[in-house]
Amino acid sequence: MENVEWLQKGLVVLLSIAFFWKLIRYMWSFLKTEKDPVRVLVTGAAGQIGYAIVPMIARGVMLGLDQPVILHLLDIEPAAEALNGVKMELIDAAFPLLKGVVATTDVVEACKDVNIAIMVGGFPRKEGMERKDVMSKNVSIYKAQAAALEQHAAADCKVLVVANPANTNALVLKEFAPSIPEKNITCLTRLDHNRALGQILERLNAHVSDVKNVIIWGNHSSTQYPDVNHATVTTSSGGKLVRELVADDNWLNTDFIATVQQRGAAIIKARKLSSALSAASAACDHIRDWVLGTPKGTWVSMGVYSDGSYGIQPGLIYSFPVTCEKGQWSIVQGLKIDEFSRKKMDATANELIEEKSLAYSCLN
Ligand SMILES: NC(=O)C1=CN([C@@H]2O[C@H](COP(=O)(O)OP(=O)(O)OC[C@H]3O[C@@H](n4cnc5c(N)ncnc54)[C@H](O)[C@@H]3O)[C@@H](O)[C@H]2O)C=CC1
Ligand SMILES: O=C([O-])CC(=O)C(=O)O
Repeated sequence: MENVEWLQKGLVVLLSIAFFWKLIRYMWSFLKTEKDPVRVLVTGAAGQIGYAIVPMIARGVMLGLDQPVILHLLDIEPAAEALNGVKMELIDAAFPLLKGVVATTDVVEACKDVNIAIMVGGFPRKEGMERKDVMSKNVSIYKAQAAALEQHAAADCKVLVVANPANTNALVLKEFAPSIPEKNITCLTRLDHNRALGQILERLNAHVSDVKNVIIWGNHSSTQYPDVNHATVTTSSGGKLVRELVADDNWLNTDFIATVQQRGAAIIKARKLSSALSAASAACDHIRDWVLGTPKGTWVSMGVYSDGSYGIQPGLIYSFPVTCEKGQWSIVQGLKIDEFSRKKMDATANELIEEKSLAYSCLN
């Protein structure tokens, strides 16, 4: 009998401790003024995009002006000294939101507990090369880094693959990190989306805040399909379709598409280096919208795991129009697809199917 009473008393004490502990934590969450830092991994951090993106992240461009960050920077041994130089500059910039920098050539140390992984590291395309020319070098990198992320990153880590061939690198990463949910692995086509917006803005002399809902379908390659059929412009007399305002179907169906598809190559030709500034900015846009949400009525383009929407083979990483809410993306459904679009969407899907088998042959 006495034993039962002692047990009851012990249980009451334990429950009271648990209750007060929860209460203190709850009150603390209101009292503390600063959020916990988010750990952001940037691979290839000593490279061009790395150098452009780390100050953006440290300034709050990616996660917001109230979100402290700890940067994890990874590069390979030959770039170790340059990587250390980037770390020194980050310290010298005294960014208020930057709570720490881990600069390393050890992939395990780099991936430890990261919440967001921006995978930029890889072998870049040079002038005259197609993105698939860099395939074999990059798929083996992504196979190895998948394992490190799977074992050491935070369980809910969101992954953005930037390095080319971006869709197929993301697919390789997904295949070799089976415990990371497929919804958490994406690739960057936001740069192409922003390029399409840029072309429309130039043509209409409009402001970026007035044009929305262009779409990039498919591969981040010269077969991608930039689609303006659902895009609108806010004018003084209400919302209008981009196609109506441009009033030049020939331009929209030919030069516009080719310019967006070939923009990466044009920048490489001009700079002799890839489009680091705009890629870094687009990667920040991609993560910001994924984490913080897309504005109501607006979608963006993201390379995501196909669930068969719009007749695209399930299991490819394909760029779709998506909306984001509470850290989750969803493919925009029900858009009308005309015959012209259908052909282009299938052509870029077919290239991804070919890339997938090429990637697997490189891995054997
Ligand atoms: N998806 C997109 O919209 C875009 C993709 N890209 C791609 O992004 C990638 C990076 O471009 P850049 O920064 O201009 O190239 P970069 O050559 O300046 O930098 C690449 C960095 O990756 C490092 N690296 C190589 N192997 C690595 C490994 N195993 N682990 C970690 N780091 C490694 C290199 O040492 C180098 O510092 C390229 O693949 C490029 O084609 C570039 C622009 C746009
Ligand atoms: O073309 C490249 O290699 C770089 C790239 O992906 C782009 O600028 O879109």
